[in-house]
Amino acid sequence: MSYRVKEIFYTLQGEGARAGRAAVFCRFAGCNLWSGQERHRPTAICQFCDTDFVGTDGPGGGKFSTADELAAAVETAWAGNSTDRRYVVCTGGEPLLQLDEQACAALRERGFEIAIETNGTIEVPSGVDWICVSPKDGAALVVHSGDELKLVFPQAGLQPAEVSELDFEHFYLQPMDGEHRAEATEQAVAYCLEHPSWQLSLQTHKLIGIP
Ligand SMILES: C[S@@+](CC[C@H](N)C(=O)[O-])C[C@H]1O[C@@H](n2cnc3c(N)ncnc32)[C@H](O)[C@@H]1O
Ligand SMILES: Nc1nc2[nH]cc(C(=O)O)c2c(=O)[nH]1
Ligand code: SF4
Ligand SMILES: [Mg+2]
Repeated sequence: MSYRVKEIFYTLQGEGARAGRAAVFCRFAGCNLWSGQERHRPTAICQFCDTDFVGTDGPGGGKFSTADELAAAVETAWAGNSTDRRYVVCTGGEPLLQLDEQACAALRERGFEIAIETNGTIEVPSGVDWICVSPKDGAALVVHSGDELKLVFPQAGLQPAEVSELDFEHFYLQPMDGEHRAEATEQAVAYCLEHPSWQLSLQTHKLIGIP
């Protein structure tokens, strides 16, 4: 298996239960819910995406012909001490179009704990330590369990109650960024106040201006 990666960078996880933790982000190219091209956004299944995941031209990005080459590139981006808890967040685009058992094994061999950010439409291979599922209105969910469920809110056709009984440790509402972020944030706060099993996830990296 070869891998197409948009960018690989070292930063703090900005979202969810592990916000604040140092991590290498490995952003895989491509998604099954949007082409990534602006002209296709109005007809895409997922229309609110905040990310450029097209191509392999970002910092640290490229085409890696083996799992070990991919893991080596992730290791190169790790800027913490080698004795520290190494952590990689596999995201995209949709990482599960490409992340397989071999890639997980190669990352683990280099000492990485592995997290994924996924839209939940593709099965998760074994070897992933932390599963964050972010369901999308109109996209059938196949991943019904994991560590955190992070719902971008509001989504007209997908209410929190429709996913609140799934088998996750943490339930987060993340205000939809874009034109209406302020209203989305107000609504998310109100929902969490009324439904304490849900917690607020802010995109803290955007608030402080880091990647
Ligand atoms: C760019 S996605 C990549 C991973 C995967 N495709 C997914 O959707 O979970 C990373 C995270 O950003 C969230 N996200 C994308 N666009 C957003 C937006 N406009 N506002 C808030 N969160 C957003 C996604 O729901 C997901 O939790
Ligand atoms: N700092 C930071 N945290 C993140 N958490 C999830 C992200 C993503 O795009 O998947 C992301 C990201 O792009 N940057
Ligand atoms: S599923 Fe994830 S990567 Fe794909 S378009 Fe939606 S938010 Fe972006
Ligand atoms: Mg992001």
